[in-house]
Parts: sequence; structure tokens; C-alpha cells
Amino acid sequence: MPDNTREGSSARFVDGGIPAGMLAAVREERPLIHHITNSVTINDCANITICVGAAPVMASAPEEVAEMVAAAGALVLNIGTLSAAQVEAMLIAGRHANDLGIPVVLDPVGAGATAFRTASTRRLLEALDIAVLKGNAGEIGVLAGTGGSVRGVDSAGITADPVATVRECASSTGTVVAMTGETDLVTDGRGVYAVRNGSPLMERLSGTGCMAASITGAFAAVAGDLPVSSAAALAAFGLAGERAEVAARGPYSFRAALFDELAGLTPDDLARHARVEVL
Ligand SMILES: Nc1ncnc2c1ncn2[C@@H]1O[C@H](COP(=O)(O)OP(=O)(O)O)[C@@H](O)[C@H]1O
Ligand SMILES: Cc1ncsc1CCOP(=O)(O)O
Ligand SMILES: [Mg+2]
Repeated sequence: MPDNTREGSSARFVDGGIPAGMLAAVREERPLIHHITNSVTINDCANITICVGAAPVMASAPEEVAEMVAAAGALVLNIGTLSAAQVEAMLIAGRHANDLGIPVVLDPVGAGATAFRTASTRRLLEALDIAVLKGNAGEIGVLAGTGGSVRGVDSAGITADPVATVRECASSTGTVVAMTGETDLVTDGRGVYAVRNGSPLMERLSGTGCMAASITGAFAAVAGDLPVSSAAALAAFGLAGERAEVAARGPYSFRAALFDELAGLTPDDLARHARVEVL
């Protein structure tokens, strides 16, 4: 971890200027984020990518994924509605991204719920250099091997301590791991960032995990430090969630407000209100 912290009363916090600068860079550079993703939340991922300031493209035909990823700032792989053919396309795109130095974000949706999802995730982790593995607690607990349960696409809990779980997952996979939940934990296996922004309404919508991966990809496209960029991405999304909650009458008006609030979020808002603690 870089020395980008300042002392707080009981903990140390990331300097607000770092995540703020990353949001400004996303808006200035407008990186293309190539997604190979699920058919449930594909439109939400496209639109949240635009709201954060980047440009989405969804392309999964094996005939074109290598060409498409060559133009991208990041590749987001999401196994939410995987098939054997789609995993092959992910491998083609991922290998080409690795050759070109383009960061690859993997969202192991439902890993642990079925053997096929778990095996496909492990195959992608072994074959590719994954920059950031972003999953819910159950998914990360399963992949860490420390114990986790997943029902469908939802976390049903973990056995071990959350910090130990995320650290073990990062160490054993050799990736930066972002484990989402009420508090998001991000680590490269050493220091751990705890991101405390967010709203409980984010759990009541399908797609917030997928959208978190899209935003993580957008930040990874403009930043060299993946633990910091991932924590900043989750803080920005969580902050949009906090603001969306204020006027929401329920999950669906919250959903509309979530897009609006992220689109309206300024680097200064992020600098002032990101709650990112170094554990
Ligand atoms: N109870 C909560 N309070 C605040 N933020 C939350 C809460 N639950 C989830 N989130 C946020 O919602 C997003 C999706 O997280 P999660 O529900 O863990 O993912 P998934 O949809 O993959 O299961 C993350 O950005 C996370 O920070
Ligand atoms: C419901 C569902 N089924 C397969 S993919 C998917 C969407 C999962 O979205 P998220 O993990 O972001 O809630
Ligand atoms: Mg969800």
C-alpha cells in the first residue's frame, strides 16, 4: 500500500484527494469499459458506466472480443449468466487484455452456488492475470477456501473473520480483492481498506454488485494503484447510494436516483464524504 493516509482519531483514512482525482480522471479520459456480462443486469452496467463518466461496450462474440478489448481501458468479466461458450470468450478477451496490459476485473457472480460457477471462476483466475476480483462476502469466502455460502447470486454468509477472509483470498489468488457488503473490504493481501459508504437499499436491488464491478473497472482504467482505485470506486458508488436513499420511496425510485446521484457526484463530494479507513 502506498503511504497515502493521514491520522484519524482512532484509525487512519485515505487522503480525500486521491479518490477525488481518480473520479476527475475517469470523466476526463472517458475510458472504454469492455464488458462480457450477464443478461440480467447488462443494461444497468452500461448506464452506470456512463453515469460514472466512462463509456461502456458489451461484446461477447469470440470472433470480436480480442479486437474490442484492444480499444478498452478495462475489461469486466461477469459470470452471472455464464455458459461454456461465454467462458471461452472471456478467456480470449482476458488473454488479449493481459498481453496489452489492460486491467481485468472479475465478478464471480454466484461462485459457490453451483460447481460450474466455482470451477469457471477458478479457471479464469488461473488462466488470466486478474487485476481485481470483486465479489460479495459469500463468493469471496468460497474462493478464499475459508468458508462461505452463496444462495443463487446472494451471499449467505462467511465462516471466518471478514478481514482474514479477504486477505486470504487475495494471497491465494494473487489478485486485489474487493469484498462487498455493508462495509466493503479491499486488499492486495497486505493492508486492508474498509469502505463505509453505502445504503441498505443497495441490497434490495438486483445489479448493484454488477454495477460496482463496472465502476471498479472504470477507476482501474485510469489508475495505477488498484487497491486505492477499487476503494475509491466503491466509495463513489456507496456515496451515490447514500444520496439516492434520501428521496427514495422504495427500491425502484432508489434505482433511478442511484444513477442520477452518481452522474451528479463531483470529485469534491468524493473528497469530502468518502469514508475509507485503513485497517
Ligand atoms: N447493507 C449495506 N449497506 C451499505 N451498502 C451496501 C449494503 N449492502 C450492499 N451494499 C453495497 O451494494 C453494492 C453491492 O454489494 P453486495 O450486495 O454485497 O453485492 P452483490 O449484489 O454482488 O451480492 C456494494 O457497492 C456494497 O457496498
Ligand atoms: C439475479 C441474477 N441472476 C443471474 S445474474 C443476476 C444478477 C446479479 O446481480 P448482483 O449480483 O449485482 O445483485
Ligand atoms: Mg445483489
